[in-house]
Amino acid sequence: MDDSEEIAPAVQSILDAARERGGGGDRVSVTPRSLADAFEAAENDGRTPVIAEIKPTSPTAEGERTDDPVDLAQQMVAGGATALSVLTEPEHFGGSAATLERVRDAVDVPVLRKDFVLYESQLDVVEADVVLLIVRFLEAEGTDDLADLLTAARERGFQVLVETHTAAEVEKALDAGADIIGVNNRDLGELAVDLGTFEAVAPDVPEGVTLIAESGIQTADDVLRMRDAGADALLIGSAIMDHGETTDVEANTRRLTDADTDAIETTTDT
Ligand SMILES: O=P(O)(O)OC[C@@H](O)[C@@H](O)c1c[nH]c2ccccc12
Repeated sequence: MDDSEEIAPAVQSILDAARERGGGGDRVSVTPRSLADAFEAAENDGRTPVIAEIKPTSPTAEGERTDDPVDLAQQMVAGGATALSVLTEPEHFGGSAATLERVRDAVDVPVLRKDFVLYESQLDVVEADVVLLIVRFLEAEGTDDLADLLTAARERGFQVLVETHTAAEVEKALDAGADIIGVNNRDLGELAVDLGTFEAVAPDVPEGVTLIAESGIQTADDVLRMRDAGADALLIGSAIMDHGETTDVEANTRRLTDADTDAIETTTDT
């Protein structure tokens, strides 16, 4: 990928910052909380598997939430979140490794480290149950190879969510050995969100791969739409965080984790 083209300026700036950020120190070794088990437990419990994202701000958000991330995490879990995602990118998303560490200590659900990992050493920053690798960013000149990073992450104990946006990227993820694939409805080139992206790309992901719909999911209807298209789980940030407002994060989460059950009740009622 020529990353001077086709990528939104805000995303280019994120990528430039990621290139500059060093790695951690000692090699991380983690005993992860199983994402697959958490999804299964949620399903058995009648909850839609939702990964709720703690994102104090973002290039596309209005405003910033300054609440204690641990409070937010606890409200999300109380609202039925199956797992949490914590942004650790400091410059554009207001995240930090320390925040992730505090959140992971405070809850017992799996925690995804959401960052822009380009080199193996950047895996050695903080223990998390899952790390994100973004196919598109790993095509940029001078970054580590996706398959190598996937192996390096697994050797440290991490589960790996590989993020895609197109059928071609899904193929690359599969070739690299991904077993958890996310399809991002947000185009990192334009930052526009289209839930049709997941619907178009999902059929290319084989059974047996855990499939996650990411971004732009706002309402219970959106949840059902993504579930109908094959999503095993959903990654939801803004609709839960509600940037700039002080609404009820637990209620925001519950509305989305109850989407499948509410739909069944509505069907039986009528
Ligand atoms: O806030 P949303 O639209 O619910 O999206 C959450 C998450 O999918 C989004 O933060 C995200 C997914 N992949 C990314 C890659 C970079 C930055 C952000 C993201």
